[in-house]
Amino acid sequence: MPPPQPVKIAVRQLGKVFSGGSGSVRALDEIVLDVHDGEFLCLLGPSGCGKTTLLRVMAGLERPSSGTIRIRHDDPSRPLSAVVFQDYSVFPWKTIRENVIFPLLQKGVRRTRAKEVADHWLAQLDLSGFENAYPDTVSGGMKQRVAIARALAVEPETLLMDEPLAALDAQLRLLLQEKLLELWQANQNTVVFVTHSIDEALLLGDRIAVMSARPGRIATVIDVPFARPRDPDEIRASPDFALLRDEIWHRLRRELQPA
Ligand SMILES: Nc1ncnc2c1ncn2[C@@H]1O[C@H](COP(=O)(O)OP(=O)(O)OP(=O)(O)O)[C@@H](O)[C@H]1O
Repeated sequence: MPPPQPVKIAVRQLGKVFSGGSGSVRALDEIVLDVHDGEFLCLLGPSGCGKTTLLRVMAGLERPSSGTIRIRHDDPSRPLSAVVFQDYSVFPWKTIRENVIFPLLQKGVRRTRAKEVADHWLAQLDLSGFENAYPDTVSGGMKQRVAIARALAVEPETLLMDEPLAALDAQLRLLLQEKLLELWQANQNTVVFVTHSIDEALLLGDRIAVMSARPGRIATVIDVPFARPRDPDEIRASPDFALLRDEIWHRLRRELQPA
């Protein structure tokens, strides 16, 4: 196994409590986690354990109630992070190309260059030919590919993905997993990827952080031993895949059972 890269995201004793009219919810408790440069880290855990909250804290969308989070920003010309959510967060009133161009213009890229960059990423996500279509006229899988193209086009130092494939049907999900694997292998961004799917985490991740039931803590971190570049069919058919899936499922099942 290669030596670990420097730490890109350092989370220390991080806690998050939501307070509201009907009381308070302790969503995260004493989270300690490192994400390394160029690593694909999957966050897996039972529903409501705080995966989205942790990702939102990493994205700067929520403030921790306690503890710290540090994300190293190496290149000020690149955004620190970009986020892809589950629900195809694209602008319905903009064409597919304009959706990808928009954050580039905000970043100060000139329109001609922004169009070139947008078309490059749309091609990478197999969306050539749909540049002028509006998101609501294409499938859910295509909308999500637009959201991914838009996030990658700004070349973020870290890509934060919150169950980006969860709303897709099973076959589309497999295809888009393979696309993500291919893109990540070509670009090697630092990625934090929230998923409910053990198979998805094993196929895509370098490591899997399994969270405990609420309040979410990191219960265990599993190294995924498959070499890269990965062939999805080979990985899914390997005995190690079945063994690891079993191991992770047993870990998760313990978290799902009431104490
Ligand atoms: N803005 C908020 N206000 C109050 N409670 C919240 C808020 N956001 C999340 N929570 C609560 O915090 C806990 C963790 O939620 P979170 O969405 O992070 O979990 P999750 O692991 O991503 O869940 P799922 O897998 O179902 O998407 C839940 O009990 C949720 O109801």
